[in-house]
Amino acid sequence: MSIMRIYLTGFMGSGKSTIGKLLATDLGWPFVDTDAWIEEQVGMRIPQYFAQEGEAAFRKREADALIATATHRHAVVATGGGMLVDPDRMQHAQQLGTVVYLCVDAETLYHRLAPDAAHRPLLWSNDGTPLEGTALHNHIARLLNRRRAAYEQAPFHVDADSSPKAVVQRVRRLLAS
Ligand SMILES: Nc1ncnc2c1ncn2[C@@H]1O[C@H](COP(=O)(O)OP(=O)(O)O)[C@@H](O)[C@H]1O
Ligand SMILES: O=C(O)C1=C[C@@H](OP(=O)(O)O)[C@@H](O)[C@H](O)C1
Ligand SMILES: [Mg+2]
Repeated sequence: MSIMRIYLTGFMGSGKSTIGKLLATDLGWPFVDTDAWIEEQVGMRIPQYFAQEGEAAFRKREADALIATATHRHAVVATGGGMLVDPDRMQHAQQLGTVVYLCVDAETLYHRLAPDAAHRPLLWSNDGTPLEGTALHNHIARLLNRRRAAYEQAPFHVDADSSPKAVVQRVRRLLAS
């Protein structure tokens, strides 16, 4: 069979890791979460790596993670929410496979991310504490506005504001059409 790799992109909380895992199981393909791959490589959780090495070092690791996905002929890849914001990374992912943008609005993202902001260093204030409430909501809305045009470069867009099962079906239908 020919090469087939699916790359999920979208904002933090859009469901890339959740949907990616379900989709891979459905298809019987390997699942790669680039955040988990990086954590294994560096032997640290992402917040710790950001604190010790900084964001620029993390972005270099993401470029390595993307290259490493090419070892799979078939795979579902959940990227980190910042990886394909970089136009070179987006272009590279499109050379390696099919990129799907999981679209979710800021309001839903806020509700999904509020319990889990501690694991996402880009959702922290300058003093290193996770943002909460209105400050978190406004931060998500601003960052999404800055990134949206980059995500929209993906050739496939899927509304990801319904149950995980329904989103997986939507991705499958889209790719089959
Ligand atoms: N379609 C969905 N409906 C409801 N909750 C979801 C959905 N997709 C993801 N979630 C929840 O949102 C949170 C973030 O999901 P995750 O898969 O980690 O997103 P990402 O990898 O894009 O940051 C998790 O708590 C997850 O259970
Ligand atoms: O959007 C981003 O820049 C990031 C998203 C995170 O992944 P998820 O999108 O899976 O949360 C993780 O890669 C890191 O915290 C940075
Ligand atoms: Mg994820």
